[in-house]
Amino acid sequence: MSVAHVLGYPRIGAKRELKFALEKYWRGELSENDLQAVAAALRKSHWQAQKDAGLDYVTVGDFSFYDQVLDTTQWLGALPERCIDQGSSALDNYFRAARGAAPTGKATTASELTKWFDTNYHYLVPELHADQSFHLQAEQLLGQINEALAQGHKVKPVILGPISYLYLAKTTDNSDKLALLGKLIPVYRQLLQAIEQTGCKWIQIDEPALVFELDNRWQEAFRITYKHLQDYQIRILLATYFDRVDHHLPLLQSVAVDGLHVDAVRGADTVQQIIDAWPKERVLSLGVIDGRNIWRNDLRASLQVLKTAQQKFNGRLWVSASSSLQHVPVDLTHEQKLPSEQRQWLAFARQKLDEIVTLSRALAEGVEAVESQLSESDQVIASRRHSPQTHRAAVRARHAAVNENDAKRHLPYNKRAALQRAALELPAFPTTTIGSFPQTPEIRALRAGWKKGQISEQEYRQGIRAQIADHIQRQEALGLDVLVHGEAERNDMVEYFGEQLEGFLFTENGWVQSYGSRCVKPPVIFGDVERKASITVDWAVYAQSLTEKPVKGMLTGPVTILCWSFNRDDLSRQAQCEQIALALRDEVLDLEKAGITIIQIDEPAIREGLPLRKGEQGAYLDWAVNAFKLATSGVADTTQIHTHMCYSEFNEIIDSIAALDADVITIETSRSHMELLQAFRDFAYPNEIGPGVYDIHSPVVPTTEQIEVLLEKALQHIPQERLWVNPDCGLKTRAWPETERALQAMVQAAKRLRAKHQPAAVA
Ligand SMILES: Nc1nc2c(c(=O)[nH]1)N[C@@H](CNc1ccc(C(=O)N[C@@H](CCC(=O)N[C@@H](CCC(=O)N[C@@H](CCC(=O)O)C(=O)O)C(=O)O)C(=O)O)cc1)CN2
Ligand code: MET
Ligand SMILES: [Zn+2]
Repeated sequence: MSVAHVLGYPRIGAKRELKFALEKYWRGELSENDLQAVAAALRKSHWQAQKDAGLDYVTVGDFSFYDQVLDTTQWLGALPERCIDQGSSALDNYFRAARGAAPTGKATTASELTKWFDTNYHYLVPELHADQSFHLQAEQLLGQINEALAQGHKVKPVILGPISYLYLAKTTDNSDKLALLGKLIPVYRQLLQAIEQTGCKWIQIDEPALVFELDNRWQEAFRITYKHLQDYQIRILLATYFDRVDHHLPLLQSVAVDGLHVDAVRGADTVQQIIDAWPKERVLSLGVIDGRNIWRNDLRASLQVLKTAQQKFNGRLWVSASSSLQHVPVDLTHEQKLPSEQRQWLAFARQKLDEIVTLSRALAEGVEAVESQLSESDQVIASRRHSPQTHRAAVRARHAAVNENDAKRHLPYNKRAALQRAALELPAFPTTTIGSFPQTPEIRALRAGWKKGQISEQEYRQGIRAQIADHIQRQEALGLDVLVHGEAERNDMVEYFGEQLEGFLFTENGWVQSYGSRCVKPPVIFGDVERKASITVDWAVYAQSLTEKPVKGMLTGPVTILCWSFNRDDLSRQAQCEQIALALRDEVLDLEKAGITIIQIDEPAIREGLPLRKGEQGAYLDWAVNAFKLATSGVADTTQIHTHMCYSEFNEIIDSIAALDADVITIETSRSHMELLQAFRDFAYPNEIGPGVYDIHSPVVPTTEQIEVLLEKALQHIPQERLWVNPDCGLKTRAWPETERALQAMVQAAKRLRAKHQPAAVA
């Protein structure tokens, strides 16, 4: 017998039921009861899917209305005080921390949103302080456990562990996070006790922070914590994921947990070492099915690994996916338009459940019991390996011929800046936006109609042109200095390029949660990447034809396209990224040729692609920076290259950001109140910067005064001739009324700054 289980299942729903219910609730169109009913129905169906597939446990606690880290903050009774409005429900307090506003209660600033490890999922950063108190408020989690038990399931609850929770938190007073451990542990103990009373035999405690090289203090904290959590009957499965953990083996062995889960995909090279070292009387859970990618598993190869482990662990070997399945789409059965050859190469969350069960059955009953599944797996693995669709000779040849001059601008920044200043004639503190404007229901309906064949391509293009004209007009009226076309033609900044480039597959329903109710459909890189025809030039040229002001060309960068797609596993990430960079290089040059003088190449994912382990980071940063430069360096020195980044901790990669040598970077800093700029100053960042002056992920509209204060703060770090004024990200998730009010405030703040700091310029 070997146990089949998952660390977590997608919660958003195969048809994004949770997204639509949440957004209705926030708009005041759905009651809390009805929202709770949608949530309960989703949980029920997800547990049933796990049971139907034949898993031995259903995982409970992976559901969330917004984010699992925020859920942890809530059951720890540690929501920021400003979010708690006595007159409003617990759920609305929670939503205020997530997004600043909720149907009841007074709006406030939301908590900071940042990347969850190296994924495109975002979590809400816990805001703690030295005299923080914690008190157990786990009614929601306990309720869900009882709900699953009542449905007849064998339940394994999951919670985020105290070490990872603290590791991912920040203290608002700069006090020592670890000093809070003593207050945190008792609450975790109370929770374990409460869960034990529900009758559960196992609890999964996630400690993904163990993939980092923790210093001695953190290691000691880990040891102490788990010493205090061992007093209960309930058994602890300590789950690590997203990378190898061999560097912490002695530490892991030193704590009295009953089981350990490791990522056997990212940590494949270290699995044998783990098998050898982990005590045989404890459980070992091997995540052999990839929780981060959509390729069908090579079941025979996985079985090989599992069998080695089985010799030692027997029934104490558990089979799982490498990480929670929340990072892959829900169900391949909803994909009807994929080419059949390629469709059979894929497995989404639901299909991965079957793969896990097949492997565990092979261990329990022998390979004969699952021979048909194994031979089907052999066949699809071979089909993908030998497909002529994946290899393009011209792409390979061009890639091989790249040389280092291809990734260099001609003149250094200061010389380019002088030329650009003369050519562009922008005012001091130039105002701009990040690219997208509200993706209104009208735009979505237009695209949906075109995709369903209800309107013609020509009608669709006409409709998008009307949107562009409207966007230009609104920007002129607002008095912005550098305009954008608004990205109405893009369903998403990565998927759109995936649809236009050769070598990509895209799905109809392959949704993955990005944050809260927001989802993405990552395209799939399956073959060599090539650009058939220009992608954005017509739209940009049309927009520029409507105004005297410069319109920024708008592209997504090679690293971001790589990071926000599912990648092939038969070619290095570096090579995939460089192929994309060469395709984009052609697009950049076509834009320039068409008269576009400012081109923005967004790289919001550059930090996210950073390997979690320090030793591997340098090599990544080198090729990532190089790919950006390969895409952007073909232009004349008078052409101004912008880039944009958001929702990550950029401090530690500031030198690589500078090495991109973009003329202007617009960057998210508003939710962290410009904390980031210190790093730009300390590093003496040489080029121009537009620190985001308001948070576009919250519906709350900033005032001119608030923006002015932030800009004054920015001026302490950035010389005024290099300071731009812009929101902190694109505006596609916002509605027009709040967008226009916010941009009005922003333009007003820029004017006040000009008057204050450059009186001559306003005369
Ligand atoms: N890939 C990616 N990652 C990213 C970002 C990003 O922009 N892209 N931004 C950062 C933050 N993340 C974000 C992720 C998603 C969204 C977002 O707005 N997503 C949209 C979906 C965008 C999309 O693909 N829209 C499609 C499909 C629209 C849709 O839902 N259509 C309806 C039908 C509409 C109708 O009939 O009227 C449906 O399918 O049900 C389109 O425009 O064509 C959403 O969840 O609502 C925003 C920010 C970091 N990571
Ligand atoms: C997540 S970064 C978004 C950049 C893109 N140009 C936009 O404005 O939406
Ligand atoms: Zn952004």
